[in-house]
Amino acid sequence: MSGLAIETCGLTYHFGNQKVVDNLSLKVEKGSIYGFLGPNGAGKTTTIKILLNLLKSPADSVFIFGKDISTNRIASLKRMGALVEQPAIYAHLSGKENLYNRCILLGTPRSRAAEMLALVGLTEAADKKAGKYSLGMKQRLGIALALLGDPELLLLDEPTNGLDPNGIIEIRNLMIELTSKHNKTILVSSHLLAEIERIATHVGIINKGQLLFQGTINELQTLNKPVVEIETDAIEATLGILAAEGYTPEQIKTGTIQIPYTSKAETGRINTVLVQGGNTISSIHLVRKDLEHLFLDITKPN
Ligand SMILES: Nc1ncnc2c1ncn2[C@@H]1O[C@H](COP(=O)(O)OP(=O)(O)OP(=O)(O)O)[C@@H](O)[C@H]1O
Repeated sequence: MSGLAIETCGLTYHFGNQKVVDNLSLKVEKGSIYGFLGPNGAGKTTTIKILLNLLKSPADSVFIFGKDISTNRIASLKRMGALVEQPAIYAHLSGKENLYNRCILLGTPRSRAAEMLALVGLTEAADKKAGKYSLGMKQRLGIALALLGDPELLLLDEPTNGLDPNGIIEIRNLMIELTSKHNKTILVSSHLLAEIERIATHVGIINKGQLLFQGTINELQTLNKPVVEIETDAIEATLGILAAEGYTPEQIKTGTIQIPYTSKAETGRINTVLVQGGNTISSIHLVRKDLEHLFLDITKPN
């Protein structure tokens, strides 16, 4: 990876009196899958619209591949493809016809339509009316439309929202293929930490318009250390054994203790020690923090 596909400096946006994006400085490396993570209403869609120059404020400072979008609007937009909210699809036209229409608008050869249908796995459904597509197929058609002009950078706003598990896996695999085989850079927004952790190389976490964390997936995982959760009625005895084993157990609620996770083998060993100590363990399992708890950790003063 070299250079930045997106850089913003102090991005700020208001809807009336509400500050929706607050001093946001994003850095998206070329070739990365940048997971743009935040709860509903955090300001993700608004930020993506600013990146696409669909919304503007006087404080905007957006660089696409190193060029200021305000002075290089057309050239910058040509290098970007986007899927924001619902894909703009004509329901009465087939998938292929939807792509042909866009080819005419872009002045792209029609042959590109078949290529894009193949890339997103819609070749067999090419002649079916897009209105009859499943939600996942519509999202994939939306991505095919965004890819028609061969942009280097894709902005995908919650592309897996509302999809069933299969649909989610298909979109996930498509994003991985687009970066690994087709050299795209992807910024993908989501409100689901687990979803982003599976595919992203880099992550930006936003809440109430502010960037709380930005870094590589490894840096996020260092922050988001998993724990082993143990459920037992014999709390005192279990705490005693774990402390004797060198752990710093934490009782998080009645009957539930957490210790830092190290490995599967170590979790098994702890289970054996506890059971051999005469304790009934009703559950022992790995737990990862959800977004809400991660926010608490990030914002907690050191
Ligand atoms: N056109 C608008 N007019 C007024 N307020 C708006 C408008 N669009 C968004 N907002 C408000 O701006 C805030 C951020 O919205 P935004 O859609 O950017 O968040 P988001 O992180 O994308 O959330 P979601 O996942 O729910 O789409 C919300 O409080 C929302 O109500």
